[in-house]
Amino acid sequence: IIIDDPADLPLTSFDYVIIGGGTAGLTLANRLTENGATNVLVLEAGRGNEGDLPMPIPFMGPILSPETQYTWNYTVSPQVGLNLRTFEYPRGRVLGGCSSINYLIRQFGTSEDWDRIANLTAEPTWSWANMKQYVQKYDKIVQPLDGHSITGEYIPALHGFGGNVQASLPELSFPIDARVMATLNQPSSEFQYNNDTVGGDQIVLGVGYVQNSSGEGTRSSAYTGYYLAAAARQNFVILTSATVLKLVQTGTTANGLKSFRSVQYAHGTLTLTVTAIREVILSAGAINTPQILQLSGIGNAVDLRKLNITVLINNPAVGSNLYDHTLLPNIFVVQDAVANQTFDDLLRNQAQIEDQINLWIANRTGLFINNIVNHFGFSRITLDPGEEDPAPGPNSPHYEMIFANLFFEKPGPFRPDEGSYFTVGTMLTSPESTGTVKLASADPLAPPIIDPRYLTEAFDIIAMRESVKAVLRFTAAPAWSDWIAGRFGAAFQNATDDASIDAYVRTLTISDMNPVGTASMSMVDDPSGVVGPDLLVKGADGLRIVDASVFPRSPSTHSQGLVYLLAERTADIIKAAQVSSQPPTNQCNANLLCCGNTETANSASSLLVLLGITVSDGNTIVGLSCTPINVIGVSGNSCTGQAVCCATVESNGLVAINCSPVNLPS
Ligand SMILES: Cc1cc2nc3c(=O)[nH]c(=O)nc-3n(C[C@H](O)[C@H](O)[C@H](O)COP(=O)(O)OP(=O)(O)OC[C@H]3O[C@@H](n4cnc5c(N)ncnc54)[C@H](O)[C@@H]3O)c2cc1C
Repeated sequence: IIIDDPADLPLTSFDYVIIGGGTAGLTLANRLTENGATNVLVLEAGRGNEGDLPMPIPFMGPILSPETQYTWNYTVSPQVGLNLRTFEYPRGRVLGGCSSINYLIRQFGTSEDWDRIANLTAEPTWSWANMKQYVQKYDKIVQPLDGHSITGEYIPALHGFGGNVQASLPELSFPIDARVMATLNQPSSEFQYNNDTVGGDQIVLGVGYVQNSSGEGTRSSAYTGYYLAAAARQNFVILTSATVLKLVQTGTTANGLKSFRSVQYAHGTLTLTVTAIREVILSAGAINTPQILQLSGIGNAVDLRKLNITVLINNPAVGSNLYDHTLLPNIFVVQDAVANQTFDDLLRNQAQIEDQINLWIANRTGLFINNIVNHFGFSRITLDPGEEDPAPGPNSPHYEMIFANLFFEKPGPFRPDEGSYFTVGTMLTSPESTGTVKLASADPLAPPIIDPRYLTEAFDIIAMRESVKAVLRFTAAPAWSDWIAGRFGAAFQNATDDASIDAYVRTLTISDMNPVGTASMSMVDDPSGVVGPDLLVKGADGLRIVDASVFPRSPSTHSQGLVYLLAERTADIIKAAQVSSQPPTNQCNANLLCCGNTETANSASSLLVLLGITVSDGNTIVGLSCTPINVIGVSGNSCTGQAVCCATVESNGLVAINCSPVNLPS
């Protein structure tokens, strides 16, 4: 159920509180609420998206950002590798998160991407051999609306057909499709056709058909695939317009871990707190997750102290290790004779846009059932002998090319007032440069400082340079001779040798919006990194991170598919932990109970977390509850231990924890 008023929340504490109703958050919430006795609350800063028309229309993906009602409206700090330019940095702020506003391309990562995670964390279950089972839970290939045969456009054995998120090959063909294929088919072409670019067991190198997270002409997101599919579950609760301000420490375990089972959030003018019985799970994405950690006193002590934030866990890895893909739009002017075959004129004409929207609404026909691209490809540069490879292995790409039948310079509707264009975007998919996400101030509502430090490593500028040369070779094929009139813009026109290509790259490169790594996974005892292989936060108790921020390196493909697979796998990790952690036996009375605990409160006004509360409906133990309580004084009580609380088991089987003022024996 989706609630927009905290007063309507059915409980005051939930088994799991998930921060962020995005790609990972909703996937996880769906899986955890498969058990009707598990209550999950998702706190989402953005709004619900039902009925918001542009969002489900695949062709309109690029106008859902950068600065719209669905985004966080961030910018990157001046980039030293990009002539000190700054630019918009879209992140989804709506149910479904980025999966509701992204450009739909979906891949699983290469097998080498996953195997590298397994190696870096010394945890074999992150390897592709284990992860590929989750494709069946996530992926659901559907036939294109134009009814064309997709035989040869993909390999069925690599996919799922019964999972939660729909995926489709192009719904219709574009005027440039035949030219792309002709380029691949010309004798001795260096560019080879790849009949499936999804990754995993299949090498992604080569050029193939884009696969989209859409089906029957409609976007498929974490919201449609994982929330709507489970919307009837009363134990799956989402509170929208709830911006998490920080995590609150609720105690310290016997072995010195700091417990964080309370979350402070803003809703309108209210500041409220909610409690997790089992875990708080951060799924706020690669920018907001490290922001929330730092606001909560978990981060680099030196940085936090400068902002007068009390340091609870000193971990300089929080907010560091930011990897992102870069995007360079290589734009060509199209010849007059074929100018009407690009989409630029249509997209300048509001009446024609509305006609297309109406076709989409009426019966899912017209151009807008499709993504803006149909083909893309992946390639590698030649490394010097002994040079370290930033890609995870020899079958993973360094850069990507993507072919768009229109003008695309940056997210949004922007295009020149006249002319027709063909854009080949090139992306660095194995970046070596890393940057940071840091707090600008202690104000939780202030945007963080996002500094990806794009192209600050030599490999990255070389790979981008080579990607431009590859585009020039690709478009020099005969298939483009009656299509391309020339290059658009002085910077591209002047890019004739290595130095001028580098200058062009630094002048126009922006983000491809795949940030990862800012709360990265590492081995259990490795002090670097933020979470262990089980995604629990190091030094903390009751706090897990499940989103793009935990990837220790940049995936070498588009990122959303990896986030879904990560969340599916983590749901299994959490479920296994539930089974292995048996609630302690306790002398509880029917319907009303009290509890013992292992914590001590230091002062009469401190927060105390009760560990080991057992909630019972008589003889059956139905849950282990931990809840923060306010210690206000001392008086007698019939419970043993240092603190007590009361809980009721309601007739519907849900557990409500009512923390009345608690009394400590002196
Ligand atoms: C414009 C754009 C285009 C993209 N195109 C593609 C593409 O074509 N293919 C691809 O594979 N990937 C693409 N990506 C990237 C991909 O979508 C993301 O990597 C992935 O969806 C991230 O998932 P996540 O769960 O980590 O975060 P998100 O999906 O961003 O979820 C985070 C959620 O947390 C919420 N949140 C954040 N802070 C708070 C807070 N303080 N309180 C409460 N809630 C909070 C957010 O509002 C959001 O809903 C694109 C991204 C963007 C922005």
